[in-house]
Amino acid sequence: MSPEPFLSIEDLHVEAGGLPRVRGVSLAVKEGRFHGLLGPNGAGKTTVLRVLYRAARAQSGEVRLGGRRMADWRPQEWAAMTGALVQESGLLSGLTVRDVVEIGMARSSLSLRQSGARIDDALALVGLGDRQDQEAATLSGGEQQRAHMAQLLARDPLLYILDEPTNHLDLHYQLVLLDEVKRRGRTVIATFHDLAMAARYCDTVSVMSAGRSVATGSPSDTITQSLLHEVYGVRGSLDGAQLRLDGPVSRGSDDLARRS
Ligand SMILES: Nc1ncnc2c1ncn2[C@@H]1O[C@H](COP(=O)(O)OP(=O)(O)OP(=O)(O)O)[C@@H](O)[C@H]1O
Repeated sequence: MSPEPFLSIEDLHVEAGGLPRVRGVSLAVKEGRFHGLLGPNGAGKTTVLRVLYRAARAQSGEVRLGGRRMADWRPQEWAAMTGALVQESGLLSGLTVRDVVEIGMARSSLSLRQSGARIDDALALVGLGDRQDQEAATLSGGEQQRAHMAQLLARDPLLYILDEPTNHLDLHYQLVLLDEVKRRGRTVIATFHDLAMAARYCDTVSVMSAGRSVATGSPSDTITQSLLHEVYGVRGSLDGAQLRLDGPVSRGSDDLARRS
């Protein structure tokens, strides 16, 4: 029998701005697996992640971590087990790069020396070791993303919640950082727009469209030509981690043809 999933979401419904944004999403991620949450703009991916990092409340449904309902974990326990890389990163003004990473270690039970070593390693990994005293707000967008990633890697939570982890990153750091997350062997749920990157890193994916999960499985079984056509509105195919894009599906071309 396969072990119980480490993270499970069952029939999740979330409203935001007075409208349903997530409509009955279910998914399960086994311990140590990397799960991708895919789908076009506005599909509801970030809203699902916001529930996981407690920035949004679900109207109904169940989230479990380690088999235990989210509501049954104390918020401090939940916060200790999970770590999120979010699009709405907090204000950095007045913080150095090292402060940003250190903040993540505030509740750590490690000794000062151990946590200092973790911070050093994480800063070196993201290539900011020699800029740790710089004011974080003066970093470029990609460098800020790397500083936030260093915070997460220094903490190394049991569940990584990553919203567009490759955002702003150059190709080198996309690979360095996601290789490192993968190497850690933690459980990961991450949103991606880059389907080739999703195919490279994800063991399983869920594809969302208009608030619903419309397909789930391995990247190669899920990201099919018809899914690219129907959900993403593009003609193309995925072969391994190679995405071939032939062009957009013309929307409303019938209307245009009829009018001309
Ligand atoms: N607080 C809110 N008020 C109004 N609308 C909201 C709110 N939060 C989310 N939405 C809407 O819900 C929909 C889903 O948003 P969400 O950010 O989850 O999408 P997404 O799949 O992550 O999209 P993207 O790929 O563009 O980041 C969007 O249309 C968004 O505008």
